[in-house]
Amino acid sequence: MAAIIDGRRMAAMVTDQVATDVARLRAHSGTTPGLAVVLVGNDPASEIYVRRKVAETRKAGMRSMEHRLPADTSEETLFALIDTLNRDDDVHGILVQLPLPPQIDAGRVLDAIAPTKDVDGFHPVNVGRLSTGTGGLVPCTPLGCMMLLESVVDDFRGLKAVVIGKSNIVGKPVAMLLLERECTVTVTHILTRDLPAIVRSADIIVAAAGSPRLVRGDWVRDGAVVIDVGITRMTEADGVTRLVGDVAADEIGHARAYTPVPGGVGPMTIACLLANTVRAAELAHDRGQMT
Ligand SMILES: Nc1nc2c(c(=O)[nH]1)N[C@@H](CN(C=O)c1ccc(C(=O)N[C@@H](CCC(=O)O)C(=O)O)cc1)CN2
Ligand SMILES: [Mg+2]
Repeated sequence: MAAIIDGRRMAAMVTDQVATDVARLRAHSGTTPGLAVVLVGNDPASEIYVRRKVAETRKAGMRSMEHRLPADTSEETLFALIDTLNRDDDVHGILVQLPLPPQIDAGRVLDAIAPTKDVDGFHPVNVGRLSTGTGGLVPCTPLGCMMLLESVVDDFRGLKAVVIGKSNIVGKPVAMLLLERECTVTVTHILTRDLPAIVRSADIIVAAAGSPRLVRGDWVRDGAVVIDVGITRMTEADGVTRLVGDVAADEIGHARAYTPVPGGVGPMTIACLLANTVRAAELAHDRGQMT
């Protein structure tokens, strides 16, 4: 039977470590890491994620500043807020919850966040750093995927990894991280020809296409490790709403290990956000010591 990789347990371990790091940073520098979370509009899922981010940030001993703006906020208003947060020394991390309302160009907004405070790792400077392997802040979900993989894979060198999905948030950065670990990486997407055959060649599968139950049992080779990033909310025939991943988990008993949905990658996203925030604060402190 395939082992289940428990994302909730791993996220709790990461969060505990963050709390320890926060206490140490405060003891030796007097700095309390601060995270500013910006929510524009009232998307119900975003409301839930932001509430959890604020609660977990505080639980780990960090400061959380919440900025809620109405759905009809202009780009100018949002830019002005980001400028203020960029200049505020008590703010070490800035996160703008996605998706943004249609009148706002998300790319321009993410570009406006200071790269040193970009705890989502979405700024082009951090994307460039990731692709050149030169540090920077790494996007939370891909970072979480790697931690989950590391719990079952000892040596990544030469393994074949197939990523399904080419988003800037998950597909592309997770491919870069796997490449950095010397995997042979193939990035595919929903229009890739012969997708099942390509996936069948993989030692590691990262499914991030947002397409429920796309990856079937016969796409997965014996002993593969499967990371399921997809979360789609589906109302089934019995009227009950369930979260469904990109992988038909009931068909992959022959895999070596897989992440469940829910309880796999999702919880790691927030844990890694906390880890990035304390890291941003440590780096800010170190820069202050150098000047
Ligand atoms: N600025 C950002 N916006 C968004 C990100 C992000 O990383 N940065 N990611 C997603 C949403 N997200 C965090 O923001 C997120 C998604 C899912 C989970 C999670 O824990 N999922 C649970 C299921 C929760 C449920 O019941 O709905 C799981 O998979 O077990 C956490 C955070 C888009 N926006
Ligand atoms: Mg200060």
